Amino acid sequence: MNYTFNIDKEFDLIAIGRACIDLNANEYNRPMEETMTFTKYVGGSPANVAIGSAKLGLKVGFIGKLADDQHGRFIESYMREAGVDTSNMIIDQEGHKTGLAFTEIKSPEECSILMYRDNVADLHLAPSELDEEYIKKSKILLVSGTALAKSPSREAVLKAVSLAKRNDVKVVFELDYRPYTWNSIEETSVYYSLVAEQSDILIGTRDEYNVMQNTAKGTNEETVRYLFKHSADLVVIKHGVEGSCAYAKSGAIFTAKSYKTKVLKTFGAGDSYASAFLYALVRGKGIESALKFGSASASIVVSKHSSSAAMPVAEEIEGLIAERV
Ligand SMILES: Nc1ncnc2c1ncn2[C@@H]1O[C@H](COP(=O)(O)OP(=O)(O)O)[C@@H](O)[C@H]1O
Ligand SMILES: O=C(O)C[C@@H](O)[C@H](O)C(=O)COP(=O)(O)O
Repeated sequence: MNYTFNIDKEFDLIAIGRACIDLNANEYNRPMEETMTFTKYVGGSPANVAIGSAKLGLKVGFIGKLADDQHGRFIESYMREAGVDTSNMIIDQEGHKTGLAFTEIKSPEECSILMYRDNVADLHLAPSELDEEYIKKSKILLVSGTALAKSPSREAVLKAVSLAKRNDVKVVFELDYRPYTWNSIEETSVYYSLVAEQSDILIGTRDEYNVMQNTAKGTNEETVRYLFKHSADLVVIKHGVEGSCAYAKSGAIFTAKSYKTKVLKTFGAGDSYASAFLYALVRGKGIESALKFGSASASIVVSKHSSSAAMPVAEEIEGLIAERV
């Protein structure tokens, strides 16, 4: 089953949200207290998705706010060189900082992230800094849930969603729930629901949909029943190593298994999944195939050290899918 986009748009995907720094532990299988060195990469979920999609060959843009410092300049030049259009990345003028994510790899199954996100530039993107003419040019506006955590970024995202909707741009909501940026689950649920009800496609884990629904134990059936009453016509629910499924409004359900690999760390799975899933969908490969692309890309990235720098090219994904039929 295919999903259709407005083919007259210049950009395939424009992401909105944070572009930050990941500092990934070089010493594995130990707690961060004992980690002495880290490697720097560009990070932040929507930036990772943008880089992954660009590497696959989509025409990608990014809307966000960067610190006016060495880290901000590193992020902008890395993303530009990765093929992402950075013309709508605003440079902060008020001294806000770049978000940092230190990663801990205690074991392949036990990874965690320590975030430094006080006063970060990305959450200071203001509604007045959006350009409707830019958003209008894209098939997809990819919204990261974390950008809804604080004002003025919250209002900027809500405005971007309404600009997308009035310009025939599909809204894709990546729930991307990071508890440390929110005051409470109640607060998250309010803003997640607001955007979810306006989104065409949603991508999240079972736990993230539970946060959206402010419930401890939601079911996929309840989630899609709620979302299909609103704008959604495709809902992707990820279940970690168990795989993922996509529910179409027509009633069709597609499932995909994960691709077994030698896992180095678990983070990066969701972002690589989203970038390859959307790539396949935009290229008209169909929903079932898009789930395989997402799963294969995630399998490649969890076996490598970084999230952004490890994003695969299409041939690697196709090779893995062909090898495992
Ligand atoms: N250990 C793993 N090995 C191989 N693939 C994995 C593994 N963990 C996750 N994946 C793949 O990545 C996808 C997204 O992972 P998941 O953990 O559900 O999302 P997130 O990273 O957003 O929490 C899964 O549907 C699966 O295909
Ligand atoms: O999103 C962040 O701020 C951190 C990411 O850059 C990091 O690479 C990561 O956690 C990715 O994990 P995922 O969202 O599970 O793909």
